[in-house]
Amino acid sequence: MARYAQVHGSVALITLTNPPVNALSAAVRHGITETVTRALRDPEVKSVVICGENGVFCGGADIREFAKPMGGPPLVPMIAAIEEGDKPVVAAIEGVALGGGLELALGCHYRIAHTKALVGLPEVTLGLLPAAGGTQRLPRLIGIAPALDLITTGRHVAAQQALKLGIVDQVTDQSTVDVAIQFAKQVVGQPLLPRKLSTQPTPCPPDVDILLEEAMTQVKRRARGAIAPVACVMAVRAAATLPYRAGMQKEQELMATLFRSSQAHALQYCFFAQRAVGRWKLSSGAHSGNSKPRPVSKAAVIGLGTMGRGITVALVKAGIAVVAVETSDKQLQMGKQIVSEMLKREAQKRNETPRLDLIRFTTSMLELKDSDLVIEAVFEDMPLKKQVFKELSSVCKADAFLCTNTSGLDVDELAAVTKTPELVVGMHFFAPAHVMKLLEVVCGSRSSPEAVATAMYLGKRLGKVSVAVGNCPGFVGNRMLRPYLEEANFLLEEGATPELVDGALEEFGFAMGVFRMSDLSGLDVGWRIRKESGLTGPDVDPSDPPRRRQGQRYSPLPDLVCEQGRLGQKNGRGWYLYDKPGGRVATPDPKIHQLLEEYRLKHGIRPRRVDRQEVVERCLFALINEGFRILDDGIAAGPEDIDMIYVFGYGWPRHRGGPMFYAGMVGLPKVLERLEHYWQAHPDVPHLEPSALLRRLVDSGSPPIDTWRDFLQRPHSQL
Ligand SMILES: CCCCCCCCCCCCCC(=O)CC(=O)SCCNC(=O)CCNC(=O)[C@H](O)C(C)(C)COP(=O)(O)OP(=O)(O)OC[C@H]1O[C@@H](n2cnc3c(N)ncnc32)[C@H](O)[C@@H]1OP(=O)(O)O
Ligand SMILES: NC(=O)C1=CN([C@@H]2O[C@H](COP(=O)(O)OP(=O)(O)OC[C@H]3O[C@@H](n4cnc5c(N)ncnc54)[C@H](O)[C@@H]3O)[C@@H](O)[C@H]2O)C=CC1
Repeated sequence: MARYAQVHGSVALITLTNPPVNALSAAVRHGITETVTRALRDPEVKSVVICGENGVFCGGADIREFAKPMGGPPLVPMIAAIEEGDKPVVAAIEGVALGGGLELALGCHYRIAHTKALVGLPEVTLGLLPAAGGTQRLPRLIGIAPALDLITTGRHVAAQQALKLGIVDQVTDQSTVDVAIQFAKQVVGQPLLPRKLSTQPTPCPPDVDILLEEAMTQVKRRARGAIAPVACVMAVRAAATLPYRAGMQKEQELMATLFRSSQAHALQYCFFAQRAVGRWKLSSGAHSGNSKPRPVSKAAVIGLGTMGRGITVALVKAGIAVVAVETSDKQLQMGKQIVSEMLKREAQKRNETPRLDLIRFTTSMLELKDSDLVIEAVFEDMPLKKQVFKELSSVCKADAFLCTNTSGLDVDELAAVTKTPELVVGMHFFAPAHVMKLLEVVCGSRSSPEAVATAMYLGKRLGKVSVAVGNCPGFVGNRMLRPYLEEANFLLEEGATPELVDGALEEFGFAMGVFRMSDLSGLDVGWRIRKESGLTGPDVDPSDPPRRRQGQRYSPLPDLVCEQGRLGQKNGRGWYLYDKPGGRVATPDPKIHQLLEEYRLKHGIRPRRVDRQEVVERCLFALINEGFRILDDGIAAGPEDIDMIYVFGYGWPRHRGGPMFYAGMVGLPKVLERLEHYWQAHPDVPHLEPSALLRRLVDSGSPPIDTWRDFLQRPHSQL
């Protein structure tokens, strides 16, 4: 689908028409091939402009086609035909020119962009590389270093920066197509060869080898096991060292490997899953398509601790006025100072003025009377939260949404103390709340569709990936975290060290292993929760053996670590030793090794060799197993929801698609077999017992992940 028109007598205007982003589907490629041939053959046509319909040039190859057999004209010869032609072709870029879209534009002889346009080669984020000549033409146009940056990160570049880099020839705030048409008329007769990027040498600095080596080292460090960024560097190296044709050959070879890789499948799954989770649906029949959010122009945040500060900053950055409430002047002043510093830093990054004027700091709840939406972020303590919600219910206007940032408490119990339980939802942010992309929107049993829609939409305004989840202890993310943490502790009991467990998880692709992550969050957080649940401290049932609680295996190791005053990074000592309190440089601590040895001796445990595979299987399969239970319980709508929660909230490596996708990649029968194996070895660990859904899926021949919803029982869906 490409429309053809002859304008101003001598200019052929080709318009890509494939809404919403004019992706280069087989039909579009066919349309381009046909219309370009027509324009080049028509003696009346002296030059050509290519643009996209509805203010979008082109969002690249049609990603949905990657899962199907390739049909239609291939991109590489299609773009070569444009470049090789003897008539100037101008790309008129509005909206975006991404991936294959930018590669198409690079095959044109000139590029004009609207001031608001974005260009980029994001293929690496899909586990691929720009294989329609992008890795060979872009370095020839802008040089090795900037091309490496754009191709290995996939970042989008705004028009003005694209102009500075030399990607586009002109930027306009007028009608881009009109400007391009005028431009196309003017360049008729000018020499075309220098504009044909494939014929040009790649400008290389004298130290290009060192530059490429350094880029490779840096990319490998950042990639956490992802292969596409490494292949991108190899392709750019080919542009620097080989003639164009040989470089193209290398580009195709690398692409063939990536294209078939499980990482590419995982990353493409994530692309669509990220968009799919926005289309939420409740068991009542309400869904994103039939439930309207209400506008939020004035919000309030209760509690300016770790979370409240970040939430306030996120709201202000989105231009929303905030009333920020603390208990005492001292707490308020401290919160105010930290929020102000955070806002200043954020504004500095964007070269903007910090919008401190949008915040009103107060200790009086009475100032909340005209807030549209309140987010409570006080201590994780049910009686305190109930008291706060009661007060909110009496001071706020009758239609104000009352939200809680609890990390796992019962949203219905909080709703029950208010006069408007239908306006209560959970908005579970992740620390640091102004940075982390995930928001779990917890739907209580009485939350109205409007309340859910408003929280989901507010999350989107704040730049978050919002996922609707049901109400149960820990919701989705933290509920799945529990077996993961417990298995890690059991592995320490059995013979592992924190660095062995973390090493295996980091090799898997997590930014941080479980013990380093716990040190970062603060070990006292979990300790307090365990005390409150009677798992440690004075409320422990005295008849429980030391390593059993409430009828199941329990490891008191984390409690012992806390009892020694080791609270994590904050005081410089946790599972690791840190360079200083608050420091980030972790080193293994012989005192922890000694503690583990004494512990094993005391409890008569003969340490055994734990290997990395066991770490990954025990920790991750236990977490995945809980994910299956969550699906069957109706706490998450589908596997994509769980996967996006883990990718955006818990550092799960995106190139492994999320835990549920990963289970499918490993093979459900294998996951089931390993869980059965470990459960047999540890029958006192209920989370290792394979879930009913996993068994059903395996019994049904392990169907693909997009059909799992058909196998859910959900007698009591919480959504
Ligand atoms: C077996 C061996 C064979 C080996 C050899 C194989 C050789 C193959 C050679 C092929 C060479 C091709 C190389 C190439 O050029 C590859 C590419 O171009 S990959 C695609 C690169 N492009 C992107 O990554 C852009 C993706 N899109 C976006 O970032 C955003 O959508 C965009 C900024 C464009 C717009 O954002 P926004 O306005 O927020 O809208 P949404 O994101 O919600 O999107 C709306 C809607 O559109 C769908 N969509 C977007 N882009 C694409 C796309 N490129 N293909 C298909 N569909 C797309 C998106 O999913 C949304 O629909 P939903 O239904 O909501 O999901
Ligand atoms: N810290 C984290 O990583 C995460 C925490 N959460 C949840 O967010 C909530 C807050 O946690 P943090 O910010 O870590 O706690 P925090 O201890 O850092 O801060 C809590 C703040 O609430 C204030 N506060 C207490 N009672 C108040 C009241 N009646 N009115 C106004 N302010 C009051 C306190 O003075 C304190 O500043 C908890 O429910 C927690 O479970 C959720 C996600 C992540």
